[in-house]
Amino acid sequence: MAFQIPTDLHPELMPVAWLLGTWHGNGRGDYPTIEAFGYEQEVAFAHDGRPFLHYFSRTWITDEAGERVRPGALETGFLRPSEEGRVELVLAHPTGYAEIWYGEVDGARITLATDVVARTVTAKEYTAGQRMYGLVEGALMYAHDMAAEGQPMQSHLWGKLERA
Ligand code: HEM
Repeated sequence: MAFQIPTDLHPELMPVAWLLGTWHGNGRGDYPTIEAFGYEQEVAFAHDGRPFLHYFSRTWITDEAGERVRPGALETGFLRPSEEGRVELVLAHPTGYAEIWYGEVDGARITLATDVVARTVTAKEYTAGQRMYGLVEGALMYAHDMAAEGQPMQSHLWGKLERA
């Protein structure tokens, strides 16, 4: 069934309404300090009538055949449209990070960068991130760059999700 904008959606969420719903797909990841890997991902963007989206992403590391090997990264948070074309994002990770992001919405494309990354004493040295999300022919495509473990900002993840 085609995606329909919920009738009780807060007007401030209109620019990001295209994210709403559950998405499923696959991605690839890499970084200079680790082995490249593939993963399966499920993402949900939900609303309750108030002017924020609840975001939840879960992943599974996959083998060459695309079969799940083990649970991978999880993250959850809140996407908060602010003034015209701007968004704020608050994210938390089980790997010991809490982040504040700011970004811009340009049609069916969102670009975001971290303003603050806080980490627990035992977390790996991840210091900054950049993300781009875009709706391309009905698919949610994204790329995620990071600066971590002494490396400059560069690609860690890229994925493609279809409406579930
Ligand atoms: C789709 C989501 C993600 C997947 C599937 C994923 C997967 C991986 C994998 C497989 C590794 C190699 C080490 C390991 O097995 O744990 C890794 C390392 C790492 N990831 Fe991710 N990751 C994801 C998202 C993130 C996010 C959102 C962050 C930052 C908040 C992040 C930060 C890191 C860091 C700092 C390392 C360590 C690099 C090193 O040890 O040199 N990852 N990731």
